Amino acid sequence: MSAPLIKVPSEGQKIVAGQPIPDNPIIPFIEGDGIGVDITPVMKAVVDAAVAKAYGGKKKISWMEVYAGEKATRLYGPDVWLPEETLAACKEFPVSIKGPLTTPVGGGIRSLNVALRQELDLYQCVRPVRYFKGIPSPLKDPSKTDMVIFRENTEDIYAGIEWMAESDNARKIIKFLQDEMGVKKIRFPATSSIGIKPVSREGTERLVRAAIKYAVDNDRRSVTLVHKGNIMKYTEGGFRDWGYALAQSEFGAKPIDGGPWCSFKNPKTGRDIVIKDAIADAFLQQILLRPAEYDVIATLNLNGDYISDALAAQVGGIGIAPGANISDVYAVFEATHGTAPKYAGKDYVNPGSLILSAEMMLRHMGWKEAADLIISSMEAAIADKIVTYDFARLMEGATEVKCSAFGQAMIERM
Ligand SMILES: NC(=O)C1=CN([C@@H]2O[C@H](COP(=O)(O)OP(=O)(O)OC[C@H]3O[C@@H](n4cnc5c(N)ncnc54)[C@H](OP(=O)(O)O)[C@@H]3O)[C@@H](O)[C@H]2O)C=CC1
Ligand SMILES: O=C(O)CCC(=O)C(=O)O
Ligand SMILES: [Mg+2]
Repeated sequence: MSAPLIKVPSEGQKIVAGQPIPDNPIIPFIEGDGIGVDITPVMKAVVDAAVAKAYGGKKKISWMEVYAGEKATRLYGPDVWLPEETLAACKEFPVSIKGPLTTPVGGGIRSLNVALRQELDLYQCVRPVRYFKGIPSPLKDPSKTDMVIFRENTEDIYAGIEWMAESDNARKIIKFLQDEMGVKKIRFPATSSIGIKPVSREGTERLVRAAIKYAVDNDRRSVTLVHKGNIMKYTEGGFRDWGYALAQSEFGAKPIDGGPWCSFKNPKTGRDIVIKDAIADAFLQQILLRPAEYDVIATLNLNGDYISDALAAQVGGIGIAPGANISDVYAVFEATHGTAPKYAGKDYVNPGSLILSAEMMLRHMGWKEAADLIISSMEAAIADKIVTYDFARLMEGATEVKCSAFGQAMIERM
């Protein structure tokens, strides 16, 4: 156990669940690998400016750096990727924000992002996808894309239960499947890796419940359960069936034309909320062709990962795709994208994704005025065609600016 490196700011107070948010909350942040060094300071500067402007000095965030990823290995030792004190800090200070963290492909460490979600049981990955006027998009009318993805964040193949082909454990599990479970369909048993995909009723229910509650609270028109239940009948098919059953048992939804689609009246607005489902492959073409038909999306972990980036592309790309990982106690905000290593340290990429993740964090804290300022200043900068490279390369007459200058352009427009 190494000496503690996290410095708790002397000014600032802890956020405590069930109590009002203090005016000077301590918010842990992980800078992140790759472009984390570029976007995280810009996010902090924009948030500080929005909070100062909105509350005239009455409220202020006390940022507390906590460490993970490559920076943690430099500070704590070569094998310490996710220090215990970082996990402890994210529990003690329950609202935090993080930059992206690298996960090697094939061998090497398992995802630290996934580990954090599992350790804190952050079962909802909430990723809103909306269009900002003026952003270049491959769609004729990108404003029709307005969805909120609720991605299950703790189960599915992200549980990381897998064994490498030709290892003793892979041989053992294959033998068990063949000898004791009657499995005959492993095409190349001698050279197969094996992965296991746990999907539970409890995990599905809490995620679908959160998605439907969101639809109720935000007057949304439908919740679509996206799955591949025709092929994976008990995991993805289970997700669909458990989701429908929960809509009926907890929200009083009634089948439409004999089901399986069902609907109920939103108790807050009296308007119908439809619960429907779509098979993931067909869904991916429909969100391009008929995006207006989809609203809140509830889906499994892997589908949600793919859908997040696909939908982000429809409204301009992952440079402005925000997200939140939420449990019943903790919230860790993070962008949808990764570390984009080729751009690291160049002050080049779009900080919008992490800034909009912080905007979600401010709204989560009830700091609506500061959150609104972030949205309006981003809209104003884009309307003035001041954008980073990702938008500039597709826009006529844009002024391309660096990552930090985009943040500055937002601050000037608050
Ligand atoms: N939550 C997390 O921390 C996540 C971590 N990762 C990890 O990140 C690493 C790199 O993954 P990779 O597949 O390259 O995916 P990335 O999301 O990091 O980058 C893919 C491409 O997306 C575009 N992009 C990403 N971020 C921005 C931004 N802020 N502004 C503008 N464009 C952006 C760039 O496109 P272009 O080349 O067209 O300019 C970039 O090359 C991997 O180790 C992966 O595991 C991935 C996703 C999430
Ligand atoms: O953990 C990672 O490296 C990738 C995770 C990811 O792509 C996501 O959560 O969207
Ligand atoms: Mg992803």
